[in-house]
Amino acid sequence: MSSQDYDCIVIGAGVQGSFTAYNLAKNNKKTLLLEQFVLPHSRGSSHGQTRIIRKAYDEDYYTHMMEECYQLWSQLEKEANVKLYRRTGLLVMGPEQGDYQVFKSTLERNKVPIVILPREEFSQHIPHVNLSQGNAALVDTTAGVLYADRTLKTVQGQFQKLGGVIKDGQKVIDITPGSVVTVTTVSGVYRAKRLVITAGPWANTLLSHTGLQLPLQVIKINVCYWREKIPGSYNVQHRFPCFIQLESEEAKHHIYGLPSNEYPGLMKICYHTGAETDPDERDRQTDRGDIDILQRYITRCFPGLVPIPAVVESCMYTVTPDNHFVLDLHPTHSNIVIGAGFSGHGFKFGPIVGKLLCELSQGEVPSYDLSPFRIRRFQAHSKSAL
Ligand SMILES: Cc1cc2nc3c(=O)[nH]c(=O)nc-3n(C[C@H](O)[C@H](O)[C@H](O)COP(=O)(O)OP(=O)(O)OC[C@H]3O[C@@H](n4cnc5c(N)ncnc54)[C@H](O)[C@@H]3O)c2cc1C
Ligand SMILES: O=C(O)[C@@H]1CCCCN1
Repeated sequence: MSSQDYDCIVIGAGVQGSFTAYNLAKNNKKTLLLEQFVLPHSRGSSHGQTRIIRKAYDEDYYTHMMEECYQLWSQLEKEANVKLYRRTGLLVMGPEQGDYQVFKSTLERNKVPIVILPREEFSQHIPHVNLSQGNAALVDTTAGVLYADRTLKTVQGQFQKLGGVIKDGQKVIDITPGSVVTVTTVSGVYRAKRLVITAGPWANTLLSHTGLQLPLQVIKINVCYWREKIPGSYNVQHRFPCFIQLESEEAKHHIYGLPSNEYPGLMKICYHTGAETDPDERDRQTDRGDIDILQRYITRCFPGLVPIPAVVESCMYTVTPDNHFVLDLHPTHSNIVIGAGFSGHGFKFGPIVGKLLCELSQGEVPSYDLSPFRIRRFQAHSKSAL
């Protein structure tokens, strides 16, 4: 084995690649984590200060995975002596008869502690918010905020402490599959027995070197922050929760928000979709249709916010047709593992995705049933659509 050889190479140091590399190093695998940009960076999907963590989901399998995932987040906090999670609760609001009932049943079935907020008591619990006509509301009390940038710094730091190697500013430009995979970057050539591709919005660019393309759509999200009219009204210190407003007539996708925290006096509220973009041309995508929807919603439901965004940042989603992740082996090269298509909700799963991709790369039986995340679901889908 030459010094350039590794047990495993992971391409992409976003949240998923960083947790995967960390798990591999914990399992004593000689691991190289390659990143195209100089770290830390804000050009992918994992940057920014905060993300929501919650057990409130439509599907039982996500709620199940979150049970263990909360423990893994807490283990990492202890191991690195750093605070990554702050409990705030998650307010779920939605038309009484729609998806809201599915969320509620999943939470109840899985015995997640929730509080139902009857309309007449709503404003007493959640001041400064108007519950839309015909909407119901509950709080997933286990939910909260994850500190995103701090997470990446922590996981990458722990990986290095375990002997892992990070090479940033090294864009991968070629992959040659084989029993030993060769990975060529702008400044080096590396070999490994196994490869994990966690390249976020660039997944298909990298997969093209392996003869595979996935049905992924890259979407630019305008990350909007809105100013409090009275400072503190929606502040994390005043126990204001995260929220999700489920689809309604007015907005065909979720609207979600996090209490003011990172920028004093500004609350983050975004629309759960945006316009398609080339990940390398993100800044040329200037569609603001989502901001119009948010302005109307904020005027009506968050009267304590100025309905003009004070700060607009950007981030990208990589979306699959069914919004479920891709966690699988490459269909023709079994020593290549793929983690992709996190569809705008993957951050909270970082610790468990890292564990699963590590298991897959080592040929172990994964800890969870991965059938919802298999690549072959897309083939079945396109066949049945014919
Ligand atoms: C606005 C916004 C809000 C979100 N809110 C939430 C939330 O509240 N809760 C939640 O759980 N999730 C949330 N998400 C989703 C979550 O952030 C993503 O699912 C997650 O960050 C995806 O991580 P990733 O590692 O797959 O991708 P990325 O973070 O994009 O990482 C991929 C990495 O691969 C690198 N790379 C690509 N190509 C190459 C190459 N050729 N050579 C070397 N390196 C390469 C990239 O530079 C990048 O660093 C949100 C996402 C956005 C954008
Ligand atoms: O993953 C999450 O929890 C959030 C919720 C709403 C949509 C964006 N992502």
